Amino acid sequence: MSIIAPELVSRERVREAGRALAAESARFAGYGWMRGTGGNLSVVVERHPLLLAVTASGLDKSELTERDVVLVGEDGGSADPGDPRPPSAEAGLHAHIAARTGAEAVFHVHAIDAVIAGHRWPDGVEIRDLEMLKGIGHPAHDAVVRIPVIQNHQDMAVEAARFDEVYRTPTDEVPEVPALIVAGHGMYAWGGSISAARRHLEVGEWLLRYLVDVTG
Ligand SMILES: CSC[C@@H](O)[C@@H](O)C(=O)COP(=O)(O)O
Ligand SMILES: [Zn+2]
Repeated sequence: MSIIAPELVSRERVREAGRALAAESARFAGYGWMRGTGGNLSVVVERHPLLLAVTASGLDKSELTERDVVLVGEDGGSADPGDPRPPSAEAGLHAHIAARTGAEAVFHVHAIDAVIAGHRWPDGVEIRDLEMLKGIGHPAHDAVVRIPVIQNHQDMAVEAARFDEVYRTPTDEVPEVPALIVAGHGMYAWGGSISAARRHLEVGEWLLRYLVDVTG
């Protein structure tokens, strides 16, 4: 379990995060990306120490309310002793991605195209010459963008280590790829705000859907 630190963030801040994530969740569920309780969303509410509001585990993601988030620390464990609900089983990877990339929001969905793409290209999905690449911060032409694929694991510490093996820190020349496929499972996308994470998720899924369809 994480260090207990609910006094570092107000209840209203957590409630506000819950409201925002419930709205995003309803949107993605409407796309069919969060069926059968699949998927989870988080937003950073404090950076030092790292605290995230993450969706509670096992809920139908199409009908979340502002109360359906749990405060977690950098290891993904609950940071609020007053809240008996378990955080998302995948909160540990959310926290790791937020810490490693500096993202303010991390979104995970079970979009079927991501699963098919991970199966078809287990060494990473290469994309080029598409206007929509600009939506994840890359030029439309003259570059190959690779969305990395890691193997699925139930232990988030293992998945975090696998993330570190494939994540490339952005440079002045090469922008970040703000998305990840977990084979046989789904995808993650993140960004510097909720709207950026949403854009990266929606554009990333569009790119994967295009590739899956055009090569199918
Ligand atoms: C069909 S739900 C599968 C879960 O194990 C998991 O992958 C998931 O995305 C949702 O888990 P949760 O703990 O509700 O956040
Ligand atoms: Zn999942």
